[in-house]
Amino acid sequence: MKAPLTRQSVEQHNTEEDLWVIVDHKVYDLSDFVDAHPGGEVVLRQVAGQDATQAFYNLHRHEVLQQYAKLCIGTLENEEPEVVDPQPGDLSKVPYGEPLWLRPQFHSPYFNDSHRRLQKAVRVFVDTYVKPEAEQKEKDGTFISQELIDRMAKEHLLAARLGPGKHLHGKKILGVLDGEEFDYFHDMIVCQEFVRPSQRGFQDGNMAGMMISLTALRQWANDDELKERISREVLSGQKKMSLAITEAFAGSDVAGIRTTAELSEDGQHYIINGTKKWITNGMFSDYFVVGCKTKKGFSVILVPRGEGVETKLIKTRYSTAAATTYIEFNDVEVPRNHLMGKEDQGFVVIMSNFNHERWMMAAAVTRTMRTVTEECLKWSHQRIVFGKPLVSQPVIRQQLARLISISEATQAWLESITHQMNHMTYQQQSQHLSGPIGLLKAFCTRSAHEVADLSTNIFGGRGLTQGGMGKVVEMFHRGYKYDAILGGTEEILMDLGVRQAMKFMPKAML
Ligand code: HEM
Repeated sequence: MKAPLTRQSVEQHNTEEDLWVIVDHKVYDLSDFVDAHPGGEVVLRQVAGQDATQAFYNLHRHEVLQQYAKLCIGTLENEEPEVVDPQPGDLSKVPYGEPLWLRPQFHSPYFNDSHRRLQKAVRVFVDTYVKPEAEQKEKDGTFISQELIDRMAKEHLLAARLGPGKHLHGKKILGVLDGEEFDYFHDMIVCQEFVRPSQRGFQDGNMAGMMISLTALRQWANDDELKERISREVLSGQKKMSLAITEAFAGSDVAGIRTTAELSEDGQHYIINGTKKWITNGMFSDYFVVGCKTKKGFSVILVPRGEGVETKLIKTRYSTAAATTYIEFNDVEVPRNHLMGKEDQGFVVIMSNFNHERWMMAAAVTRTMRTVTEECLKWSHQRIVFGKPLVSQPVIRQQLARLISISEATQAWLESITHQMNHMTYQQQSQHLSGPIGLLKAFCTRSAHEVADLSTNIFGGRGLTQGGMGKVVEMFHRGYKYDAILGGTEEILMDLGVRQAMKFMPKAML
């Protein structure tokens, strides 16, 4: 029988070949690990045979211990580990680490049992399958695996990510929710859970292109057979799809695009010529929903990958896992039934998509700001500076207060708008919500600017380091501008919000 582990017995293991330490009442045999320790050998020798809990948490994320669990040789006799060891699906125990509706002490008028069931199931799925792949792909820059796509398709998560609608009918999402029940709060939950791994490039690489292009096709395709076939192929994960509107010549100014679609002489085909830039998922897409200039205006056409379509990877600030693409269309022939909506009236096709896309982006960045806030709370609680936890400095508490307030305020506004979406027809949403959603997204990303700034100051050098303690903060600082630019820039959206309000101003002078 092995002798029990005690603090006295651990003390003996402090020689060149034999090095044990205690972290959170558990004993780690680091004898063979010292040479491989990323922080070096010296620091470990300094704490050989001792309780290194405080030193460890001052420098490492808890997940390091999970990764190196095999170094643990047991728990000290008559002692219990105190540190929370999060498991897949767990809710955060950090105050403000979860939105209010998920905190056991609080109440919300918006969420019922079906929302809680789905949240739990999606979190287990994301923690188990999405997070490990997201971390790997963000680093190596390769694209999402077919294995993960197949898994999401099987659980109807690809379909769920388009939002509520007929495409979900008859499907049981993750085995816990009938597609008919799926509302915009379920939609918000899926969106917010999927961004929790905080890997911004992979987040977009994970089918963001499909989310904004298949919705448009489903609403505007003129040919039902085409619509159903492509929906089947994409939602089963066999084919991939993206939205191709922006060009080097035109970003927010959609009217400036130069890609042309001309009818062939026999009137049976469109011939497409031009380029597209910043197309998310373009590298691995089989279909592109393309904005083109036609005779008297702007039209939207579905273009399959084929002869004359060429894609090149663009390197941007985040990982190439997003598959951001430059596309060239060179005399690409597409059957006429691939036109979406009416010819020359493509603006309405593009605009109709924007509300949902912008609302999703607001939901995503709101959730990520909360994760950053949680990281700052954890760090300032465990980091010792000038002999005291960082949080004992009043200036840090001021910064934390600001971060918490932003997380709570943006989530509350998001939920209030989501409630409107659940109770408005599509027409009412277009009329009354495009302004508020534009303002919400712009407010979230302006707030993100502040969150990136404050959190980096709290983390210091670690907030500038990829990997290690500050990795979430560093990634957020690198990635938050994507939310500010994609789907409509802050300036355009704030302007839209005020212009829409002006439409409803009473005529009388006030
Ligand atoms: C079970 C024991 C330990 C394991 C498995 C471990 C593992 C690691 C790993 C993976 C890193 C890379 C950075 C990161 O991912 O956070 C690291 C960095 C580091 N470790 Fe450890 N470590 C252990 C104990 C300790 C102890 C007890 C000390 C100090 C007394 C220490 C000091 C450091 C330092 C100074 C760094 C560099 C941190 C930085 O660059 O910010 N480690 N360690």
